[in-house]
Amino acid sequence: MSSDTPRVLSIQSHVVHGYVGNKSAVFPLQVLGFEVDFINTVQFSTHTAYKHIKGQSLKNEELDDLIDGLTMNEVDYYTHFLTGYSRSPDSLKKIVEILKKLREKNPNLNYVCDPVMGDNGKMYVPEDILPVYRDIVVPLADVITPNQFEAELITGMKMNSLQDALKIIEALHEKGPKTVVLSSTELGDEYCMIGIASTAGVQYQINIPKVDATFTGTGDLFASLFLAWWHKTNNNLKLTLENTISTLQIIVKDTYQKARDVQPTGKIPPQLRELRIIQNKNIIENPKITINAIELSPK
Ligand SMILES: Nc1ncnc2c1ncn2[C@@H]1O[C@H](COP(=O)(O)OP(=O)(O)O)[C@@H](O)[C@H]1O
Ligand SMILES: Cc1ncc(COP(=O)(O)O)c(C=O)c1O
Ligand SMILES: [Mg+2]
Ligand code: NA
Repeated sequence: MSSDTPRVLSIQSHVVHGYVGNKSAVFPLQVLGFEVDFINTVQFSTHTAYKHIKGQSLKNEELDDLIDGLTMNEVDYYTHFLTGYSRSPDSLKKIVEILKKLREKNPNLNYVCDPVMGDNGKMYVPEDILPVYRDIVVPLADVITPNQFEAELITGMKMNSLQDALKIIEALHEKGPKTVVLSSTELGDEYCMIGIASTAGVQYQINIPKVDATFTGTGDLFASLFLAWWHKTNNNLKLTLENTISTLQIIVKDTYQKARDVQPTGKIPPQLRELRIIQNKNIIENPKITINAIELSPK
């Protein structure tokens, strides 16, 4: 059942209102020409930065059922597999089972794993998820997209300099993934954060201008854009990083500016920080590269 159109299975959260998880990832992937099958691990009214969290979680048996249906109907051929936010070790282990099944169908399946665990020194999933990512999931991934904190958790190493970052990246490669992307680090200054991507012995750094707000769903958007451009550029790491970050910059800046039009000062509430993904469809399809990645000189 293979064809020219790449096919992704994305297992992530769904929110009724707003943009995280599949709501953040599916539209960009579709716009960029991917067939996207998606399973919603939760259905919440909103993401968790809002005051009230209401909704349902998919049970592991229910996830099994959905996969069984795909298998029985022979529509379980995928070129890509994408996973994000998971809330229990059991659900992560289920993802591993699914990954193994998908790889039986397509040994060349590309698995992009965003090991979502936390940010800025704080874990926002139960701590017993860490050993499952570290010892079971990450070793099976082709591409991982941790932020600094997640990369530190997985390796047990601290990142205080670019040199530390490169050592951590090396340690992550040793676990299995051929491509390691640090979606953001605090190695920059007050104006920029630094992203680093590494594959086949080559590393690129990209300086990401900071926007003065906290966004939710940007990590999910990052992973989906990276997956898409990695495929579309035939694994050109520089172009993939540039397209991914240039798109994110436009969306994040536009979201911030529109929020500031409504509320000129003070902390922006979550409903005004929802990513303007739909409004930037043309940018997603056709990003203008505004930020260049720089190759890091070999050690
Ligand atoms: N405050 C911000 N200013 C500018 N860009 C941001 C900001 N927050 C997120 N981004 C963009 O989103 C991407 C992913 O964010 P990151 O925080 O690394 O994801 P996560 O922590 O959810 O994995 C970054 O690479 C950056 O391009
Ligand atoms: C339900 C849900 N899924 C996913 C995320 C992940 O968002 P991000 O892309 O910012 O890591 C969040 C964050 O709050 C969430 O509430
Ligand atoms: Mg973050
Ligand atoms: Na990330």
